Amino acid sequence: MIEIKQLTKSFGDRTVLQGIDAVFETGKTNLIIGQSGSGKTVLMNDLVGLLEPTSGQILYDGRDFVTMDKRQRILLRREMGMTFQGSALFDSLNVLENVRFPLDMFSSMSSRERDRRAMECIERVNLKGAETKYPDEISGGMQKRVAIARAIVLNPKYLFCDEPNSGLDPKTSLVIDRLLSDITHDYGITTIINTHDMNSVMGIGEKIIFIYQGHKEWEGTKDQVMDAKNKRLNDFVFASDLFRKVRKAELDEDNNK
Ligand SMILES: Nc1ncnc2c1ncn2[C@@H]1O[C@H](COP(=O)(O)OP(=O)(O)OP(=O)(O)O)[C@@H](O)[C@H]1O
Repeated sequence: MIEIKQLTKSFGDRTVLQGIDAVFETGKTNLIIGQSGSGKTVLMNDLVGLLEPTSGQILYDGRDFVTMDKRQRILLRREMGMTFQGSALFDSLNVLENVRFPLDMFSSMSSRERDRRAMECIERVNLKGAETKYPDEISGGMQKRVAIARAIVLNPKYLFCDEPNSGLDPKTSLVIDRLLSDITHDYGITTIINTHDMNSVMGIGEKIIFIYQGHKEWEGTKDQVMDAKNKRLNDFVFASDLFRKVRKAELDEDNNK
C-alpha cells in the first residue's frame, strides 16, 4: 500500500498539487484521472522520486520516502517499476536486451539467468518470438508490452504507468489494460496508472482518484463513477461523447421500465 498525506508540490510561487491525501491499495489497479494539466504526472513523479514534494508524506507500506536518506531511497526504488508516456525503449537494443537492461544494471545474476528471467517476462506479456526484433520493427502496442515486461523484470512491489494507452487504438488499449490488470493481480503489485482514457477507467479502475486543478476532487471505484454526484467528475467523464451516449441510453432504458 502506498499512502500519501497532505502532499503539496509548488514550482516557485505556483502550487500544482494542493494537500492531497490518498491511499493506493496493494494488489489493485489504482487509477489517477483528471484533465490535461491537472497534476497527474507531477503527482506520479513525486511518488517515484523524480520530483521532490514541497511538503507532505509518501508512505510505502509505512516507510516515508520523503524523509529517507539517499541509500534507503535507492533500495526502495529497486522495489518500483515504471513505464513512461511513450514506451521509452532503447532503439539500439533488441526486445530481449531492452527487457534485460534493469537486470544488467542492478542484479548479480549470471548472464544466462538474466536471459532466462527476461524471457520469462517477455512470455508473460505474450511477446515470445519477438525477442530479437528492434523497437522500430514492432507495433506501438508491442512496444508498450516490452515496456511493461521491462518494468516487471525486477519483480517490483510497486508499478507506475504514466498514460500506458497513449497513442494506441481502442482495441490495443484494452489488451494493455487487461495485461496490467492481470499482472497486478497475479503478482500482488500496488499498481498506479495515470490516464484520461474512460475505457480504462470503466475497465480496470478498482480504485480511482480524480484530480482537479491539483487537489483530490473525488475518489471511488469504477462501479461508482457513472452515478457519482460530483459535477466536476461528471463533466470530465461525460466530456467523452461515447460515455454521454451510453449514459443517455441507460437513463432512457430506466425511464421506459
Ligand atoms: N517542472 C515544472 N515547472 C513548472 N510547472 C510545471 C512543471 N512540471 C509541471 N508543471 C505544471 O504543472 C501542471 C500539471 O502538469 P502535469 O504534467 O502533472 O499535468 P497532467 O495532469 O499530467 O497533464 P497531461 O494529462 O496532459 O499529461 C501543469 O500546469 C504544468 O505546466
